[in-house]
Amino acid sequence: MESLIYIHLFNPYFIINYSFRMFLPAILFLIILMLFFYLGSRKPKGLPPGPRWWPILGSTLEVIRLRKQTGYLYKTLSVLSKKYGPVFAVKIGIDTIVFLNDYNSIRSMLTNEDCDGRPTGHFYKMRTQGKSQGVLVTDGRLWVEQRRFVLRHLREFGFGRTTMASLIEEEAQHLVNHFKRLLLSANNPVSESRQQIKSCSNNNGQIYQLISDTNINNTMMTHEKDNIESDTKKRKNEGMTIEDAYVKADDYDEVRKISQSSGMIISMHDAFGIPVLNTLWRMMTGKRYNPDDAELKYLQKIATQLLKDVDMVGSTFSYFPILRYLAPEMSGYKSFVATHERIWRFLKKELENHKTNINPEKPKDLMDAYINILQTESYSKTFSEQQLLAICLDLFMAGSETTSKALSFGFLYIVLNPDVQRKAQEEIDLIIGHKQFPRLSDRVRMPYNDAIVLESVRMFMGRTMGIPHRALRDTYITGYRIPKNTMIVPNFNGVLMNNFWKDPEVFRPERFINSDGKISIPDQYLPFSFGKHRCMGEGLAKSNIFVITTTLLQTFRFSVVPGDKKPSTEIVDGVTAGPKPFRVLVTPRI
Ligand code: HEM
Repeated sequence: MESLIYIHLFNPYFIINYSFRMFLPAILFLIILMLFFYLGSRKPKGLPPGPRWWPILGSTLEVIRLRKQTGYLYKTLSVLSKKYGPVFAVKIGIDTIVFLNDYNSIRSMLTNEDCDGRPTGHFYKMRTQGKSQGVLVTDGRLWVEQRRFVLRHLREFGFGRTTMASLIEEEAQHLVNHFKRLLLSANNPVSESRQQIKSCSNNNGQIYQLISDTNINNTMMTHEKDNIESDTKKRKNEGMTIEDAYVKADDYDEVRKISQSSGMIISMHDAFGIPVLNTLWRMMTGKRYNPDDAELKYLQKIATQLLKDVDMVGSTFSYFPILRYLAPEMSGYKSFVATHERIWRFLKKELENHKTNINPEKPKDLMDAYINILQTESYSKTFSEQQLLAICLDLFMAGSETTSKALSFGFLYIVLNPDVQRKAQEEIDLIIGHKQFPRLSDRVRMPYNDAIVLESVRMFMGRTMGIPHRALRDTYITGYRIPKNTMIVPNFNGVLMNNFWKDPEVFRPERFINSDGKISIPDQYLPFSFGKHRCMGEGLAKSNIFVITTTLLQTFRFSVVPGDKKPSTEIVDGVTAGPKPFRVLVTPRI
């Protein structure tokens, strides 16, 4: 028996057979893995060209390399588009993304119903409590019904009718009054200014003030001058902080020169957050905030955080879902979830307030109007409290950053182009004068200022991606096959900043004015997109930009701070593009 076993053990057939059986699962696993790698790196037939796909990573490394080299996502896409053509495909982790970089392909996609889907991955659902909800990244029946509700509500609130117009006008006037108060306190005694500066330094450095020497006695002035000089020296050694922002101008003489002109220096890139947020918030919840309201600051903080860990196309943990478990913090997943929980709680509290205080006869905002629907007997199943919260989140995300960044771009270029400012103010003086504030209804008579709105939005969206669409079924865009579920993203840089505009980098409102002096908008101008998903807030955004711009330009002059370099036209990349932080000198005109 023993010898039999011995013979069997050393029998080569036995050895092969035994080893094969033992390793079979591992071999099968390896084959499946290799097949998975092979299939993952093979491009579907007919797909647009693009960088090579590697197993698991897809084209990630190439995109990262170019983004590092160019500094911006839109420039990365432009480089790839020069190499592969206006329509190209990349694979980032699990997502196949087709980028469209010219007018023909973007138009072809936006007019093709097969491309009316929105991405469905876990990442998008996580924003809204694990379900596809809201209006920003939804499709199908839910999106159709909810979009209809939001558009009707926005129309009923105005978009051209008095209520919306007066809401916007009021917010613009609040902003002017806020600037005036700051100017006034900038010309008050030093001690007061000091106090203001201290409080401003806690306000995210939004407003910087200069110290005026009017009404200030000499001892105080000398003392203050010493302080400023020592502050300036300190700053040169230690680098600048928000706290000493009021002496940011490089030398003290310049500061004195400016202060004599009773002006103030304002950090302009973030001056518009409050009026824009207030218009949206009043529309949704009927509430408005003062600039130093704690709740407003909380809301702003969440808004900034919401957009920090993602870009328009997704985030590290959406491309590589396994990172949610392996590196929840590093991939941004943890903070993404926590921020969404926070805003959800904030909105829920507002909903409970509304449910308690609603007068069904007189709905005063979007929440009231929605709650009324939920109290009818036969409302559609797509309506729910959760869906209402998701709509608020979406409007908040889609409407606040976009409008305020377009305004920041506008004012950046207005400061860089005194001629544009002069022409805008001439038109304001002629049509409105100085006795009343500009109104939305003045827009039809003010083509130059209207053109400034269009040009500001072009400068903004010319560096920003559109919201991703999704192919609902296999389809074609300019001859390329786009498989079902592919993400499709318009890169507006290819239409808004291309040679069609002749001098795309120049801020030239005249390009939108025809020989009759009327506004004329070419087809290529599509920063709000078109087709079924066209931006719902186009009217609101344009109205806000027009009223805020004209109201500020009527009262103040904006210029480069003497002694400062001209503000840079470079941008800060993010979900949406924004100008680099810049400050301007504001002086009263009237
Ligand atoms: C300068 C300001 C703005 C710009 C440039 C802008 C641009 C856009 C773009 C390009 C889209 C994507 C459309 C598509 O996928 O084809 C969009 C969608 C959207 N925008 Fe805006 N937007 C602005 C302001 C606003 C405001 C103020 C609101 C809120 C009232 C808003 C609400 C929305 C919503 C809800 C969608 C999703 C529409 C849908 O999928 O049906 N936007 N916007």
